[in-house]
Amino acid sequence: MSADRRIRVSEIFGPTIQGEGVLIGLPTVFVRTGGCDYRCSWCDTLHAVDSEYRDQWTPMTVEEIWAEVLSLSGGRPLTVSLSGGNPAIQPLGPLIERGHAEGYRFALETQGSVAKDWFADLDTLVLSPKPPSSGMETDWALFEDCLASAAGGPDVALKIVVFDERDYRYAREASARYPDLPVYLQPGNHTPPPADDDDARIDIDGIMERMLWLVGKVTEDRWFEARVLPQLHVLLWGNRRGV
Ligand SMILES: C[S@@+](CC[C@H](N)C(=O)[O-])C[C@H]1O[C@@H](n2cnc3c(N)ncnc32)[C@H](O)[C@@H]1O
Ligand SMILES: Nc1nc2[nH]cc(C(=O)O)c2c(=O)[nH]1
Ligand code: SF4
Ligand SMILES: [Mg+2]
Repeated sequence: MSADRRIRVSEIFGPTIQGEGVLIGLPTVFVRTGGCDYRCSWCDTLHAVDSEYRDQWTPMTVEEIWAEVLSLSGGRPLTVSLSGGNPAIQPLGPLIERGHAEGYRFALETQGSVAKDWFADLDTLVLSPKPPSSGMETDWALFEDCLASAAGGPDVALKIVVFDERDYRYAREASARYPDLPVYLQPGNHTPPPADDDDARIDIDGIMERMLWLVGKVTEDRWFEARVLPQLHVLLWGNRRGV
């Protein structure tokens, strides 16, 4: 396989439970790719984003990744979650095809800045546009391209991280643009891990406070379509990597 067909992998781990959004609680193997076109101020996965960590990312063939997924899952089909970094910048189509042939399912998490035609082959697409507190600006035309690429294929859901009032307003506006998409609100973790450290310490009380505030906002506004969920893996394991 030529080098450009290889997939840049930061880590493969599991099975664990999906900690976020529409598939929360579901046993999952994660394939985390390296590299991202965004730099969110509060990113909890900088080791898969910052090119300073590039030497920890391994270019792998589909067969190499697949052998690892098979070994972790004991050959029993489950959901593989493709995350990153931005997994949309990697050539993941052939991996999805490989796994589907053996009955595995694929979910992908992306910010919605890069569209690929293989989005249509996914089982679940989680689009996570970034609110103002991230420091990023959403290009809604590119976001629309992602939706168009997925048309007729996967279940699609919105998952929006909320730190403050402005983020909440952004989430309402984003959801109003796409009233047919289920929307998940996730309280921000304001103590994300340092990129080069596996320090799992975390301010759970602060996260719970933000979560209660968010529940209050949604119910006061009678926004009855929204679902508010914590990052379950963060509640269970703090900032630990590989869970
Ligand atoms: C690390 S990102 C990787 C996938 C893709 N780049 C994205 O942002 O959707 C996975 C999810 O974690 C969320 N996330 C990142 N940092 C977070 C933080 N500090 N608190 C809560 N959620 C966070 C992102 O918004 C995204 O929904
Ligand atoms: N258990 C678990 N659930 C997750 N959901 C999204 C994750 C991510 O970092 O993309 C993640 C993760 O790293 N672990
Ligand atoms: S888009 Fe995702 S991976 Fe990239 S910096 Fe933002 S949260 Fe991190
Ligand atoms: Mg994470």
